Amino acid sequence: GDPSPAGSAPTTAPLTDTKAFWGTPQAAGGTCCQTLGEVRGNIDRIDRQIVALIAERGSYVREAARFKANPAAVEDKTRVEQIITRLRGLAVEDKAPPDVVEATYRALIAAYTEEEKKISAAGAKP
Ligand SMILES: C=C(O[C@@H]1C=C(C(=O)O)C=C[C@H]1O)C(=O)O
Repeated sequence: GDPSPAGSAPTTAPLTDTKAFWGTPQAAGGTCCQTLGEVRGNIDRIDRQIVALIAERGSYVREAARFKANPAAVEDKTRVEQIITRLRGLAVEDKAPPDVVEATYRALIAAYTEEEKKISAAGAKP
């Protein structure tokens, strides 16, 4: 019968199995990738690592709360600017876009700092 009736999956190859339209592999030292599926598998692998690292970083931010006298002492703008300056330099070294790294970290740090303030409020009892 009709291999692709209306409302069913197409019989054309999924996007993930298609070959590149142009160019040669540029990732992993020129060894990847041959398919969009391979590209996405690697992105998913890296994202898993990033989430684990965000979680681990958070564990230390929460730890920092124990060294602050009260919630008002949690935010340290000087330290934040030091972090951003260092990370922009690392981004240049690694050929990552510095503005993306900065925006990502400003969002992360803002959220972490709010969490740390809550932990400080709960933990710093007289
Ligand atoms: C973790 C700390 O507390 C806050 C959170 C920071 C962060 O997420 O890196 C940096 C400075 C502070 O605003 C710290 O003081 O080191």
